[in-house]
Amino acid sequence: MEQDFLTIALPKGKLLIDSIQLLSRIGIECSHVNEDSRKLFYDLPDSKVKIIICRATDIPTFVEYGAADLGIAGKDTLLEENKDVAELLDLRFGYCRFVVAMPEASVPPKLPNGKYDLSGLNHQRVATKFPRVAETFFNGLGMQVHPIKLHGNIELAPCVGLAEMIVDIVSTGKTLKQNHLIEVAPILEATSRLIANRVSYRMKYQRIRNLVERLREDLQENLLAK
Ligand SMILES: Nc1ncnc2c1ncn2[C@@H]1O[C@H](COP(=O)(O)OP(=O)(O)OP(=O)(O)O)[C@@H](O)[C@H]1O
Ligand SMILES: O=P(O)(O)OC[C@H]1O[C@H](OP(=O)(O)OP(=O)(O)O)[C@H](O)[C@@H]1O
Repeated sequence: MEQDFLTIALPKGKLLIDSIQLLSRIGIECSHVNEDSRKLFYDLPDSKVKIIICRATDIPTFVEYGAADLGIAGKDTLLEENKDVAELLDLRFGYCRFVVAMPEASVPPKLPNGKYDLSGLNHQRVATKFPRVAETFFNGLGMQVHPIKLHGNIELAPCVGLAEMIVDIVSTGKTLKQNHLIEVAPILEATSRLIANRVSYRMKYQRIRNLVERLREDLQENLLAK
């Protein structure tokens, strides 16, 4: 890590465009950063910033080890990866919800309070990209489940008998609907966060605080404009 440069890790995928737009708005002009090119790092000498492009789930690792001073990652990824990084700011974009979902044909009965009775799911298999999030949720209910880690198309698992349920992200709800799955419990809501390497945060404190303040002001202005 060069002393007077900040290295910022951006996630390719769903969070990239918002990340680029946010940084460009606060004067770190990076609108030419493009995940379709195979270029994975960009020098921005005018801003004294280097941008690196990583897989969304790898961002906390790059930041924990100091390969990047700062990074942008979903709260879901931070909870799942559980890396030792400092979470500095809620950037508010990339909103999504985590839920437990099951096939229509096997949804549990409802309790008098209107919630689904999850007790029958004890010791069942749950397909997910997020085994830690899933286990933490069920352990919090005094239950144990068997997570089966998948890397995509999670909704397929209960349809083909790989698992009784899934824990996954829902955004529009279209994927659940198309695969005849019903949400039986909400787990958490997530947005993207700015994270920092703990050593960088101490060594480059003023520079990072200045950037955080500019981001905070921009987010506030955007909120007021809505
Ligand atoms: N509908 C959605 N589906 C998935 N992620 C979403 C959605 N809406 C917002 N997000 C956020 O975007 C982040 C990145 O998602 P994306 O699909 O780009 O990468 P990924 O597929 O999770 O990562 P990887 O490519 O490493 O597996 C998620 O961690 C989450 O915080
Ligand atoms: O509620 P919806 O708007 O339908 O979005 C939810 C879907 O989006 C995500 O998948 P993604 O697109 O990341 O693909 P993946 O299955 O390969 O992870 C998530 O895992 C759901 O499958």
